[in-house]
Amino acid sequence: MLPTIDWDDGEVVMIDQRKLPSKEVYVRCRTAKDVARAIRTMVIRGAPAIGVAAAMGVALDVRRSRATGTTQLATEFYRTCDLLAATRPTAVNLFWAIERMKRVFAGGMRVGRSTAELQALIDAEAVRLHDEDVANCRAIGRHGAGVVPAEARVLTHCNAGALATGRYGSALGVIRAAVEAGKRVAVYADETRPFLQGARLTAWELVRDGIDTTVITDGMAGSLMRAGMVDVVVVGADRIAANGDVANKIGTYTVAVLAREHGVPFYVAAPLSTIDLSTPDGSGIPIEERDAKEMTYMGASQLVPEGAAVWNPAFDVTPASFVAGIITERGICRPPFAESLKHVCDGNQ
Ligand SMILES: CSC[C@H]1O[C@H](OP(=O)(O)O)[C@H](O)[C@@H]1O
Repeated sequence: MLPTIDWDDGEVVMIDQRKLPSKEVYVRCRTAKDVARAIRTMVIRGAPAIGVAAAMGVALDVRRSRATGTTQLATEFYRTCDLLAATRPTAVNLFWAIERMKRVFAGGMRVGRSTAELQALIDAEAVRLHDEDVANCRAIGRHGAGVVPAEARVLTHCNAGALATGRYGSALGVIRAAVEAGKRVAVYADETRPFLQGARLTAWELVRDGIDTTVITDGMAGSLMRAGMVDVVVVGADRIAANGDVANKIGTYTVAVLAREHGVPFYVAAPLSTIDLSTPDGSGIPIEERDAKEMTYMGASQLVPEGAAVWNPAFDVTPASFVAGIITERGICRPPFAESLKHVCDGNQ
């Protein structure tokens, strides 16, 4: 399976997700600044993937540092962390990954590690975080496959696949695991305006896997469910509040409301690094607003006339009451989420 992001010859290499599905081109990052630009411009996107990218960006700069002592290295290290933390506000995985790198660095400083030892510590932690994310996705898949009926039509929104994670995917990890378990799965992928992660990325991943995939416009999900054509919905997440409210790609809330209206179970698949117990409920989740040009233009084609206002929030919040279960690497959390999320996170944050 194609790596979303990897090390190559001391640089961080990532597939340019803006160019898929028509072109498979790679972006090479030599500095954390390059990685920050890649996250901000969505060369790489997806909550777990940007957490992995940030950790690798920190390691890049620490590796390249010419600091003559640990104090200077520390100054550079925290400046790099701040640079990466400023890229996108909603996916808590970004901040979780940076805080994890800070804990490792501070631990090394506390015991008097040398500059070279600190560099090795940070390097190793970035690799560990990446490998863990892939293992977590496979565990999410194993736990989640059980919510997929033996013959199922699964609707998903945006891209919560290998391209949004270290590899394998969260929501798409559930779909992959169900197929690997021998279930007959057909996927309906919301195209997911305006960035089209569903049409461009989810469909690209699943077609490569040979999984039956139909792309629909976001506006078609309701008619599909009303026609009884959807057995289960599985989506990813960018931040899950302590009460189980879920921030995910804009349009997810609409899908959740439609699913409730039509009696379709609505599941969220996400690693524990997406759960933010410090945010009590969805009202506290910062929602990124992106450049209007993502809506007003499709490539060079203008879609919206000058003079029309545009509102472009990249995420919305689905209340916990719409969610049948949150599939994590440690199992499926069921309502009441305030208890089940705390329990599943205990000892893990
Ligand atoms: C596996 S989390 C993927 C999550 O991230 C996406 O947002 P973006 O493409 O803007 O980074 C979307 O919300 C997906 O569900």
